[in-house]
Amino acid sequence: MARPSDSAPRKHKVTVVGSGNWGTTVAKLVAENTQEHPDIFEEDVQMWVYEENVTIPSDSPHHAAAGDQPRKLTEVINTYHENVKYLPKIPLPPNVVANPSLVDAVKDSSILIFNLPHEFIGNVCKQIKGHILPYARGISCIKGVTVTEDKVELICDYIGETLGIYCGALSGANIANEIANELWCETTIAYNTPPCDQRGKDGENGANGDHYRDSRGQISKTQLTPVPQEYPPLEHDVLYKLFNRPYFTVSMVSDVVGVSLAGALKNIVALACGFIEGHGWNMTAKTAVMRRGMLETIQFCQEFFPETVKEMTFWESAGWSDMIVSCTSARNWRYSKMAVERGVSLQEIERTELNGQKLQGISTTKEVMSFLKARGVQDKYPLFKAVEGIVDGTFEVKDIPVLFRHQ
Ligand SMILES: NC(=O)c1ccc[n+]([C@@H]2O[C@H](COP(=O)([O-])OP(=O)(O)OC[C@H]3O[C@@H](n4cnc5c(N)ncnc54)[C@H](O)[C@@H]3O)[C@@H](O)[C@H]2O)c1
Ligand SMILES: O=P(O)(O)OC[C@H](O)CO
Repeated sequence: MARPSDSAPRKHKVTVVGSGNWGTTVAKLVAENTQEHPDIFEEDVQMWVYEENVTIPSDSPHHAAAGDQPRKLTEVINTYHENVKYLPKIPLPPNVVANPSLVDAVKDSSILIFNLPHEFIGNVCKQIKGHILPYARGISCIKGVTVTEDKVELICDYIGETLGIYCGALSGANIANEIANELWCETTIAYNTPPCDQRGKDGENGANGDHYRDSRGQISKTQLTPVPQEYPPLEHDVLYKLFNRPYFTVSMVSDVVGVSLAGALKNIVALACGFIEGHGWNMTAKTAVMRRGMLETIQFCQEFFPETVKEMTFWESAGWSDMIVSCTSARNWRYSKMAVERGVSLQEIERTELNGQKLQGISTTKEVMSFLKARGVQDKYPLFKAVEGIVDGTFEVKDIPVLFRHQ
């Protein structure tokens, strides 16, 4: 029976945790949508910024007013509505509010979008634990995994378990600068609405109560607090309205494992493709590496998450499309190619060429390989193993074709 509501309807407040190249782009598109759906979302979108001092570049139209003095990045974003360091030359909607306080940025938000390099997520979760709404829900746009001892964990599961909330994943063939310039692309969002958030036909929350099935298909230890009735139901339709733009086509699915792991592991393959091209081989060699990389990706998903991964996910934007774009035009590919061409390490290139941006492939390779070694199965993943060897200087790019020889 319908439960009479004793309080006024509420709107979802949205926070983007992170403000790099992709974090700022997602804040922009989400803020456009909160303006378009004022019945569902509060208009202002909080964006947590890891504070730093920046000097406005001399070719920026804001340089004349701001001068050469270093200024806080949050002040610059809120004054000029531009992230001059991580997403220069892209005007942001004025309802993107840069906030240097992590705890204040997430306060009272029912939707938390995590979007920062994966190596920082542990520290971020530690800081916000206990400071978020108990019924907040998350979407992780982070491409990576967390590895502890011999356990590999999806970032969205790590966030969910650490904060006691449910968290889905967004991943796709998405180059931030293209989307910021409103060049069309697709993306994939994986979200399994927890039973306690599913509204029955009579408007009540679903009856299944507190727990939900995690990405391994097991009943989670996390006791969820349901999203209160006063909010619009936090299901696929609302998430679609939050992320879909005319230039950003969203496909909603339920395979959180496939979406998350394809997004993480393709960064290892992108490094391999950059090495290949830096060495002087071209597209035909890269497609061989992409094919092998996708096989190892699917094998990894099926070996460690057999209960829930769906092979169809690899035909979504988060699957093959992301593999192709990452191996032909994204940062991990571009800068690993540069490292081979210049004969310097990838870490050195990250330090000198990326102006604070991160190559997720370096840490993902190390983490995935340490997990595979702990299990003693590293030889079943020859391409991933070779990439680790190249990063460490123990394997040569010229020997990659040996991996493809049939015995
Ligand atoms: N850039 C893209 O085109 C793109 C597209 C899709 C997905 N992604 C994924 O999005 C995620 C975020 O990447 P990005 O491109 O927005 O970041 P980025 O590499 O552009 O920027 C690095 C960010 O890390 C922040 N940072 C530095 N030190 C920090 C610390 N100690 N603690 C917290 N934050 C710190 C910086 O302030 C900056 O915001 C990554 O997992 C990436 O793989 C990126
Ligand atoms: O620039 P990269 O290598 O971090 O990749 C960006 C996106 O993940 C491509 O889909």
